[in-house]
Amino acid sequence: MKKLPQPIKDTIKWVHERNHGEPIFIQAVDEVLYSLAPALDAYPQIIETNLLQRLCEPERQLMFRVVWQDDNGKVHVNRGFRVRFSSALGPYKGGLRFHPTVNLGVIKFLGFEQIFKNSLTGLSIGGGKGGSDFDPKGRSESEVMRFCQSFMTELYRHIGPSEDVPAGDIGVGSREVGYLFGQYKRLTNRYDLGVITGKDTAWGGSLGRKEATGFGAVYFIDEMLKTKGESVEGKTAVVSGSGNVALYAIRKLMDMGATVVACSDSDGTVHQAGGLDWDQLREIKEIERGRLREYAERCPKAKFISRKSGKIWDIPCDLALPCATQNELDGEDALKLVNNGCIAVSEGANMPSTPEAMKVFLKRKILYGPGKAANAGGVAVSALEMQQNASLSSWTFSEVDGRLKETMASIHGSCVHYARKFSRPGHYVDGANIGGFLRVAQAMISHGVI
Ligand SMILES: NC(=O)C1=CN([C@@H]2O[C@H](COP(=O)(O)OP(=O)(O)OC[C@H]3O[C@@H](n4cnc5c(N)ncnc54)[C@H](OP(=O)(O)O)[C@@H]3O)[C@@H](O)[C@H]2O)C=CC1
Ligand SMILES: O=C(O)CCC(=O)C(=O)O
Repeated sequence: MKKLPQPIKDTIKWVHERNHGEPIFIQAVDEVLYSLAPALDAYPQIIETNLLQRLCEPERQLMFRVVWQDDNGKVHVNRGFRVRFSSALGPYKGGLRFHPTVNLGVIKFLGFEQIFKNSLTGLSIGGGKGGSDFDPKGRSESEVMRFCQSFMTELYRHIGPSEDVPAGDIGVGSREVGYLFGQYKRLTNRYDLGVITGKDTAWGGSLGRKEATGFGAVYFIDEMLKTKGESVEGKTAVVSGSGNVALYAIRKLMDMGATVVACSDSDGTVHQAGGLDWDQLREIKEIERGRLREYAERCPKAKFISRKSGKIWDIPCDLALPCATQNELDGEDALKLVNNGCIAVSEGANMPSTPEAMKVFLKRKILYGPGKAANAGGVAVSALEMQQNASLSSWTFSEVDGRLKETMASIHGSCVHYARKFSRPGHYVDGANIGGFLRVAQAMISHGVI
């Protein structure tokens, strides 16, 4: 247990007291603040200007009613959120999540993570996040469209290409981004392509954005493996989730010579010892928007393990990529993974490992890449999408992918550097938190006490 300096203890107490109904936000803040202890002396103004408390309080939070009608004419009321956490490094940037578990605490946790993640990319993007407790599952295309239109009918007043730029996250992909943009355009009479990212490539989206988060998480694990003279090639991997991030992590793992033996959704896991079939998986999940159970029905070599009967983390693997949701991997899961021979974890999801799981990974000294570093490829390519929109240009897939690869190598390098300088070599959690923080702190100091 680290000995904490008084300003960190005070900030932790202060954050706990004023956010006690938001345990997930507190979890995210605690992790960062614990990491920062050795870096406080970098600039005396961090303490003098109460920078830590300023950073833990969102600059602005927006919560609004979203009313929409289903196909039977029934009127529903949902809650919409946009939390603008920090504009120290640029316009607020971060996705929108549509999922029934969304509440203010969840959006604050995601917005807080986004500050440090965006900082690590080296690009000029601040941190924000938004979403709604709307559940798109089982909803028709026209219901999803009406919901998106209603959501944007409030949000449009608060976003702009140099103000706040949303994107996708759980439950929000290029389809939803299209409906959101359409309503923004209708309300403002402006074709501001740079107001949202993750757009379809037919009308302003960047090639490579869809793939970026998953590909990036794999580039990151490969960078970590390189430090041990290893690579992804020839390894066995499991990837939780089967949404956007998971699918493209799987694709890249396969491209780089790994065998991906399992993935999951909220109903359970598919396990296929010889390796998953990409074409079937993509067809069911990305084209048909189906369930993973159907994959096992179509692929006789695959076994479906229901959520009640087991977890993806029970399956032996060399590499584990949690790419579904927060706190999906607990201490017991982590022990099982490590005891079964897992040597590296790269988090495609935001904060998928509980604090207990993190402790296991750090204690057992496996290669552990936390989400704010490992999944930063998505937002980095979103910023490239903004650049292309601003210059009315579009780059090739290989140009974007090349930049993504460089960005992930650079983030990896920062984590290694700051871990070595302030913590211990190989401690990617401290390296990411300190590296992300110091750039934001420098900007906040320059901007004065605001
Ligand atoms: N999209 C992006 O560019 C980025 C995403 N992320 C993070 O990656 C993760 C996945 O996002 P993304 O792939 O975009 O989202 P998708 O909606 O495309 O996919 C989410 C996947 O996770 C599963 N899942 C979601 N919630 C739960 C839950 N409570 N329990 C079990 N499974 C769940 C879903 O299963 P089911 O269909 O059954 O619900 C689905 O397979 C999130 O943590 C997100 O914040 C991070 C950086 C960028
Ligand atoms: O692409 C973006 O702007 C944000 C992606 C995102 O939501 C995330 O990094 O968690």
